[in-house]
Amino acid sequence: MRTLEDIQKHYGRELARRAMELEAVRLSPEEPFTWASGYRMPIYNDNRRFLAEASARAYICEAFAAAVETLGLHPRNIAGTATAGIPHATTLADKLGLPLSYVRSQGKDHGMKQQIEGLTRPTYEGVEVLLIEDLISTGGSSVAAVNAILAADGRCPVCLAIFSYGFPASQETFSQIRPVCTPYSLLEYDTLVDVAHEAGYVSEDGARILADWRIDPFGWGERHGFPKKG
Ligand SMILES: O=P(O)(O)OC[C@H]1O[C@H](OP(=O)(O)OP(=O)(O)O)[C@H](O)[C@@H]1O
Ligand SMILES: O=C(O)c1cc(=O)[nH]c(=O)[nH]1
Repeated sequence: MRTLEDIQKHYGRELARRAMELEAVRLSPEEPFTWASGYRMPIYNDNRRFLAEASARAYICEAFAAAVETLGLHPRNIAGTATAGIPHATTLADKLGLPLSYVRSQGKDHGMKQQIEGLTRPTYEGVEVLLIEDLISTGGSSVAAVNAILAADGRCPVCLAIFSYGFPASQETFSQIRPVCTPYSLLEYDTLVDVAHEAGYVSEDGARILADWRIDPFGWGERHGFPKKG
């Protein structure tokens, strides 16, 4: 496949269909979910459900490998974000025959106090690292992981995710990283919602909630009496 758009068209829609089958996408406007960023949101995409099916894991691995080829990447280490990026980083590292590492949200406060696990030397020693994330919403978790990789002397030009909400806020967060790290995802929110509509997965009420939420996702909770936590 020649472009990332080709990959998203080929793999993204199928991943969205599988997410519906696995009931990975939930709406709960009455009792909103709390996201990693603390925002209360009416939607949650639980990509961890993909882990339940060997064929879904293999499909995601194939899609990531296709993205690596299309983007012309030559990573020497595959890093997963803890926790949900780790299984997919593992299958990809196995497929590519590369070392695997993973990045905790912060260093341990005991043991060897590591934030990055899986290195046999103190740093990445300047090699190209490909970061694998399961989901990007604000981008805060991925960017923290990229910064940890950079601090450990890794180069990290790309972060690949299964799913992204495509918020401008995440682009903004990523744009602050130097050297540049570009996020790409196999599936984006608009495709997920298109497929959900086609499959009759979203009720009329659900569609209204999603449309209202999409106008101002980070103000939605406050407007409905659910302020940000933390
Ligand atoms: O883009 P962000 O706003 O940072 O949100 C996305 C992050 O949130 C989820 O992780 P979570 O913190 O729930 O932990 P987990 O990976 O252990 O499930 C998800 O797996 C991403 O890492
Ligand atoms: O931002 C998050 O924490 C988040 C959102 C979402 O839809 N799914 C998820 O696993 N995390």
